[in-house]
Amino acid sequence: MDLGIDLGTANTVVSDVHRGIVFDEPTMMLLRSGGARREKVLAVGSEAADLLGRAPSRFVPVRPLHDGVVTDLETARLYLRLVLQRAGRRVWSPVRAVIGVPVGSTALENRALLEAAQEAGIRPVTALDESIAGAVGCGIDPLERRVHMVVDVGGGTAEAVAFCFGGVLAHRTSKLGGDEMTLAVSRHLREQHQLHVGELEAEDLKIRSGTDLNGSLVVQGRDGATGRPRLATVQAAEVADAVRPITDEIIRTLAAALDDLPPQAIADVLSEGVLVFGGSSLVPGFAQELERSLGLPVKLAEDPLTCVAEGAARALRNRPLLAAYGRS
Ligand SMILES: Nc1ncnc2c1ncn2[C@@H]1O[C@H](COP(=O)(O)OP(=O)(O)OP(=O)(O)O)[C@@H](O)[C@H]1O
Repeated sequence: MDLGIDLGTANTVVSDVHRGIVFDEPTMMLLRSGGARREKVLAVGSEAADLLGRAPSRFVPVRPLHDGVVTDLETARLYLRLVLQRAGRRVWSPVRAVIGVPVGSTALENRALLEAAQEAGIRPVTALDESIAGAVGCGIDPLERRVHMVVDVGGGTAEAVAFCFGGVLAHRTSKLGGDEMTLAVSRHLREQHQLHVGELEAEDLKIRSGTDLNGSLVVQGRDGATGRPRLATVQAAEVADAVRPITDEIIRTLAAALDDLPPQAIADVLSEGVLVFGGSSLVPGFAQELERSLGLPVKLAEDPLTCVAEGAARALRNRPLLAAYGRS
């Protein structure tokens, strides 16, 4: 199997060179505390996310990545093995892959990810900046003699990267992403509506609020005073206001990448536009605010949630690209 893997903080997407997207689910496992390692896994991906907040307390939800990087080798290895199985890997069949990594990740963090992947049976495996992979997935050639700039806003991190002719010219990373936006929505409900909601409800409300900005939405949670289940009606505009400080902060951090670019590079980006992807780029008004702040045209990727995995799969067949940008 030849795979492109976007192992994100929030979602894992796997693209097979021949079959297209073969796995696209939350980056999550549900483990049973104690017991042998194999018996420990109760669910992975969407099944684990569905059980979040429902499973008995001896089942522990585990997110294998934090801020886009591996923090525990054993968990990452176990998770990758399960993902490969779900992606249709037959026992002992060889797997080659390119895996996306944040541009701001350290050599040690990349080493951890590559080791976990090798121990999960992926050989050879190459790490590639998610921004470069996403650009390739959107049809950009990062080896061109033109400067391109992309912005990737995910669950755990956001980054802006400018690159040209095989090298990165400038980048900025924000440790804020969709997860903090979801937390801001929970906080707003608790403080303004005295309603406690789970992570999934808060995320669902955040996403639903984007479909009708003038509408009102019903959300279910626990009353802050009595602890009893209760419904509340929330205006979409309130949700947008709760999320805005996070998006403003992300944009402020990422816009600083422009300070490192020479004038000719800015001219290239001005004519091409800044490409934006990642799930949190779908927050209503994000692209417009980014455009205003950068003073450059911004275009949203056609497949903002899957272009990194698709680009990573394409990169697998592009030796010059991996030689220039790959991190083995
Ligand atoms: N329509 C939407 N509106 C707002 N947010 C959205 C929407 N769809 C997805 N998201 C958010 O996008 C985030 C996930 O995006 P993505 O899958 O690109 O991140 P990731 O690659 O897992 O994370 P990272 O790149 O930080 O490691 C989640 O926080 C999710 O709530």
